[in-house]
Amino acid sequence: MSLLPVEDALRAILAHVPEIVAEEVPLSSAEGRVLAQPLLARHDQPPFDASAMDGYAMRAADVAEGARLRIVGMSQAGAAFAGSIAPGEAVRIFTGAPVPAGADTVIMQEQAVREGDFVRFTAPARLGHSIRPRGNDFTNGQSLIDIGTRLTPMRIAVAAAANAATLAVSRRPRIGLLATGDELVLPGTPLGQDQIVASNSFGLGAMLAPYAEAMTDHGIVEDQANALRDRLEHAFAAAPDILITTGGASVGEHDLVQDALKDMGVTLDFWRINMRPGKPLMFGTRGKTLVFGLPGNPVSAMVTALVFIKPTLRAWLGLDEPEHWRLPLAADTPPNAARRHFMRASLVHLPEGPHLLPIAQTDSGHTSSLAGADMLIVQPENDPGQRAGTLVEALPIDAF
Ligand SMILES: Nc1nc2c(c(=O)[nH]1)N[C@H]1C(S)=C(S)[C@@H](COP(=O)(O)OP(=O)(O)OC[C@H]3O[C@@H](n4cnc5c(N)ncnc54)[C@H](O)[C@@H]3O)O[C@H]1N2
Ligand code: MOO
Repeated sequence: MSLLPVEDALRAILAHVPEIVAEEVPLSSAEGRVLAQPLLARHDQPPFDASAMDGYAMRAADVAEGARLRIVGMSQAGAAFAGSIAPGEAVRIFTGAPVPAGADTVIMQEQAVREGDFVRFTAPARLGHSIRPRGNDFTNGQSLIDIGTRLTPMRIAVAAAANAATLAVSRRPRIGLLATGDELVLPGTPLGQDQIVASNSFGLGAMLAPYAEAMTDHGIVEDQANALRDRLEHAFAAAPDILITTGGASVGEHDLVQDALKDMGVTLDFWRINMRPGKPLMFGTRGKTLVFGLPGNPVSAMVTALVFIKPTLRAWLGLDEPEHWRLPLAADTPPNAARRHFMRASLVHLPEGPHLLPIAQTDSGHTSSLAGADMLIVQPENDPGQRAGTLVEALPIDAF
């Protein structure tokens, strides 16, 4: 069986991502969600010509040298001056308050001298100064945030200012995780002979939870056909949108996941990708459920999730594929063989700017090297190796 190119595998997976479904959430729950409808302003902002300063509003033409203007009232935020000003008049005004009819300029109080019911100014009036015109920020019906934008605190502030109490966001998938392997025990368990601590579901759960409506960990199941089928049945019964298994993906007699998935009615799209780590990745569907069978090796599991599951989840929510960065190497990379290499790298901040420092470790079972990994350098198939300073493509590990 030949190895599928990475792009072909990704395209095959993305073809199964369903249409975006919108749901309304209150602003207080919108952080991190993705807009499913553009955010449109429902009013002009500011809704009236507003003062940008504490000071006095008047007609600029009245502010001649030595002139005194009569103060005829006050305009505060929330309590406007009801009338209109006539020539020779001014209104005491505060930041955010409506500029009274008849006034065309505000002068801040540091440039004004109050004399009883009069005010004179120590600086010339500049027509229109210190006034935020109605609709200067945004206008009724204006599109403020595009569909397919992730809602950050800044954007939630904009949505609130636009008078939206709820937002239409993309429905998130429910994700199930299942670890396979006779040797696996949960973290915190005293290790018996031949045992290995199960780490994959914890790393994957943390990586994928920000995209998920619910993340269900179905635990660990032994490499035994009936047990595997039972646990898969249980996992499918929870109606996940996406089910992810780890381990048992390779070719050994104990690698039973592929057969068990087929027995459970999963239609396999592909198995084995031209990449390292992560070659034995499998993908299929069962009804509407997308099923990923990740390799058990801890680095392979995290890398295949980053390269395939993260783009799937972004597409599910209506986001484009994650940006690949181009950054200079802080050290040489060795030549690559025929499989595309997703090389662990640290992001280091040199005086010339950020650089990628390749992590020499290439063993896909070497968990501790993940601790320093911020980026995955995407080293092309048969790349001859690159010198320090060369710009190379990389995927940020922790960006959404
Ligand atoms: N003859 C061949 N052998 C292997 C091939 C091959 O092409 N021919 N491919 C290798 C590659 S590449 C990979 S990657 C691994 C993937 O194997 P499996 O998916 O079957 O993984 P396991 O055998 O179940 O486990 C591998 C390794 O990872 C540890 N593991 C498993 N699950 C977890 C977990 N949840 N948390 C932490 N560690 C886990 C497991 O104990 C093993 O040490 O196959 C190669 N072999
Ligand atoms: O694909 Mo495996 O992850 O190289 O060890």
